[in-house]
Amino acid sequence: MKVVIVGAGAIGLLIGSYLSERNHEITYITRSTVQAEKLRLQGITLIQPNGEKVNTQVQAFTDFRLAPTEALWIVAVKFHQLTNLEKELQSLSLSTTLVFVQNGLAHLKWINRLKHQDIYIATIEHGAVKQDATTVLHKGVGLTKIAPHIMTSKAPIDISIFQTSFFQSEMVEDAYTIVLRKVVLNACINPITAILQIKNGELITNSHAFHLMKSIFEEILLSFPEISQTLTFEDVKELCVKTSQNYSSMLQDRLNHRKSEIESIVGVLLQMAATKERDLPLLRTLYYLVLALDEKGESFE
Ligand SMILES: NC(=O)C1=CN([C@@H]2O[C@H](COP(=O)(O)OP(=O)(O)OC[C@H]3O[C@@H](n4cnc5c(N)ncnc54)[C@H](OP(=O)(O)O)[C@@H]3O)[C@@H](O)[C@H]2O)C=CC1
Ligand SMILES: CC(C)(CO)C(=O)C(=O)O
Repeated sequence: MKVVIVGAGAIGLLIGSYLSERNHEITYITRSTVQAEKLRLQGITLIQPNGEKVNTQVQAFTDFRLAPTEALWIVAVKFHQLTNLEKELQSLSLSTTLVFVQNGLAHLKWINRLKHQDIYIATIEHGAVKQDATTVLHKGVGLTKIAPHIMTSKAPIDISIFQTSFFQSEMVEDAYTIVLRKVVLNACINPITAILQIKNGELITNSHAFHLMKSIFEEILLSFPEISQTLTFEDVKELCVKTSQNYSSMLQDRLNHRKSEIESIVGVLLQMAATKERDLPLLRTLYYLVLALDEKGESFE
């Protein structure tokens, strides 16, 4: 099957490497011509959790028009980078199936501006770090959940394409439920790791970081009790353990002087709590700390 991945960052490279194990033809849309050229020449190098290196040949372009439209398109950019892609995504045939993999909640509303017949949402519980333009380190194995957000063509995507050695996936019914679960996981993990500059595993081994993470979880649950149906604190701990060697995507943004996803992860949760006249003071403090770090950052796109 032909698969196009928009965004050759940590997650885009990880997904492309694993999908190609099943002989899918992978094409990347990158922002820079330099990265596209490197990907075409060198392919992707994936360093698996067992240390094994796997190289995959791929196509890569900066121009959407050079990629196949009769393909599954996976959009693997950050939420705030979607705006720049709106025109190109709108220009794709309405029968092109799209999959969005962003953390946070903001993309659910944004996606509604697209008119495509089939749009899926995926939540990814892997840890991945982009080492250079063509190399990705797989830093923690988790489950990928995929759910239809808009499905009108009656031809669901074949989930087996997302099942490979270290990349297991399951199809679920409700996109909002999985995205809400994932946003709470990220709200517990990402801001603390970004502020303290620690790996996910240190949220368990550092007693004070652990206490803070647990308090954040309990605070969120007080305002959103429905979350307890899909997420327990044991799940939060388990994700920290499974991705213990990973630098959260928010910490990677900080280390690379990139804008963080604090608005689409924590900002949206704070707004949702406000509509119920609830406040999340601990989480709000972390929100302002990450915003302050963002403002201090040297360069943003
Ligand atoms: N990393 C992780 O462990 C995890 C990340 N996630 C989520 O996955 C999503 C992607 O994150 P991640 O891969 O880490 O982020 P990265 O910043 O590593 O990757 C984003 C990529 O998108 C590219 N991009 C941005 N704008 C465009 C554009 N207009 N056209 C083409 N490419 C573009 C960037 O290019 P350039 O390099 O040129 O800026 C970059 O390569 C985020 O929502 C994140 O929260 C979810 C689970 C785990
Ligand atoms: C799964 C996890 C927590 C991996 O670090 C992540 O989603 C992120 O870093 O954004």
